[in-house]
Amino acid sequence: MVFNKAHSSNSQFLPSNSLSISPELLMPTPNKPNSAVKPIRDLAWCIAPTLLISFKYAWAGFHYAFISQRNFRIHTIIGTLAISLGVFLHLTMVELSVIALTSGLVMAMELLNTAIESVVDLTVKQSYHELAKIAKDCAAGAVLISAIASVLVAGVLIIPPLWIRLQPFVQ
Ligand SMILES: Nc1ncnc2c1ncn2[C@@H]1O[C@H](COP(=O)(O)OP(=O)(O)OP(=O)(O)O)[C@@H](O)[C@H]1O
Repeated sequence: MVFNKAHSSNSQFLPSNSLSISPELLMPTPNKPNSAVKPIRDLAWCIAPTLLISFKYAWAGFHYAFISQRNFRIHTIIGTLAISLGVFLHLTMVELSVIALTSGLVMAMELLNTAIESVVDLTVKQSYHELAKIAKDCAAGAVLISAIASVLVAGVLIIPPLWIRLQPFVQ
């Protein structure tokens, strides 16, 4: 029997050439765990039981990054300033949304960078490893790229109206 890919939410975990697998094989049962689909993360030390507790853990991550990562504090302050300046300059909703999106992207990248650094440190401890270096350097590179893009976007949207506002003071 050919199984229709569109009928299974689990099909995203399968390679494209596996459309002829019967649906029974995709359904994990207690006696026959499916290696592709794991309903229970049995390696997790703790799983948030409710949405509210998930938010609590997410906030704890944000709080940890804010108090421990200087770069994260800088990105948060610059993002807040850019949005405030945009509101002050009466930018359009779309322009403000773009600034908010790019600022949020940088902060999210910084959080991921912190997460990757922690996992690398957990894995290799204080020993040197070339793969640890690659992981940390690439994570830092992702933050840098998003920060450059964010500065360009904010500059393009904020500098022209800011320049017009400053004209009376510079003449
Ligand atoms: N275990 C390791 N093995 C090899 N190189 C490492 C290792 N730990 C750190 N490094 C190198 O040192 C650099 C700095 O590491 P660190 O953990 O301080 O990250 P960071 O980029 O300074 O963090 P932040 O984003 O907080 O500024 C890494 O980018 C990497 O090149």
